[in-house]
Amino acid sequence: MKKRRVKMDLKEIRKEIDATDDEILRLFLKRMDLCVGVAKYKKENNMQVFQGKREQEILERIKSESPDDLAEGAGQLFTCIMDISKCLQQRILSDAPVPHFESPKIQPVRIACPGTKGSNTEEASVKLFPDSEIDFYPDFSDVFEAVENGGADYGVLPIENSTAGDIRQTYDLLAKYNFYICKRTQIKINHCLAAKPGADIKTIYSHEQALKQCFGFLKGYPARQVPYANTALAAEMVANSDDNTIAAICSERCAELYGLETVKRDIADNPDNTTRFICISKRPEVTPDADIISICMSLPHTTGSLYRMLIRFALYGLNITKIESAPVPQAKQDIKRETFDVVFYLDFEGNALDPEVVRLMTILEEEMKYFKFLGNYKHFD
Ligand SMILES: C=C(O[C@@H]1C=C(C(=O)O)C=C[C@H]1O)C(=O)O
Repeated sequence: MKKRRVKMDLKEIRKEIDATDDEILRLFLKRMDLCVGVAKYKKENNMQVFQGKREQEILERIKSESPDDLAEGAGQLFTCIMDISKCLQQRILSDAPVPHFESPKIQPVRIACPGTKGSNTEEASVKLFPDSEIDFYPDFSDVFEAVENGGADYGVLPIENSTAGDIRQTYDLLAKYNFYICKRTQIKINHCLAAKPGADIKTIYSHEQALKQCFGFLKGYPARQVPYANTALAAEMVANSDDNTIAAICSERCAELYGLETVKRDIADNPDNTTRFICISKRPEVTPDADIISICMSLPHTTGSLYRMLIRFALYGLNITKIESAPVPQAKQDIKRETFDVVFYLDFEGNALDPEVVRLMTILEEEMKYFKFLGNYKHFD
């Protein structure tokens, strides 16, 4: 008998919840209608959608009028309502001019590549630009310099590895030079330990990423590890040296190229060890079939700022495929270190010529202290 009464009570309460929801929905729609009016005013008066001061006032009032245990929740609810409202307003305001991007240069082009012949980046460059001329440069920053001063049309560099994560130097240089990503590919990296025949290995040279990717193997190997600029340069150095105690970690193709012997093959911890490579250009180049967008931004150190940024993507129906945070590179002087010490790197699916994407990026640009479009490109398998 008692059980039945509780059931009835719940039914009653839920009925009232439904009626309340109907009312909330009616008021929500009414509020959005009012926001459409605000958007029309802003369009006529050339105002931007985001008005931080007004939002702050609304949130303070809402929180002060809520009981303590619900103040934060009420604040979040109204933050979300205002985000939806801005998304709606942006659609009304933007005739936002769809940005103009340059078209890709006609092949054959000159490619700048770090390291030397036999590197993994060379392999990626050939995959991205089959008929082009490849010039090698000692360092990642030399590749950027070559593109900057017109010595090369594009540069190719590693950006991300499935074992070791992001290659920070590439991201930092992208920011420093204000360059863009215009193509991407990936290749499976098969590391091997390579040395001259009969070597008594005491020291192993390789790029620090390669050393990281072979951590498990190296832990059990009694040799000193020395970071080197590039895997292929390390192999070349070992091949040209008279020292019989040194070895390199590089690809088997590279070992063969420099006449080294494969002491041990497949030494990467992850058998599917894969590295992604990007093509960088001075100007953004976007083709209609480009479907990955990379951006970076910094968020204020306030509760919920990451959540607020992410909800924008959901509201615009855009799928985030990667999010990473990293310390602010020294090179970005436009970020105040005291307040903004972390940058978020995001990839999402979309084309920068799509008006919805333009709207999302406009609102992020308005609201974030720092925002940069890093490129819109296609991945080549
Ligand atoms: C509605 C406006 O536009 C934006 C959305 C707000 C809201 O939904 O209340 C508040 C401030 C603006 O960021 C406005 O400017 O009043």
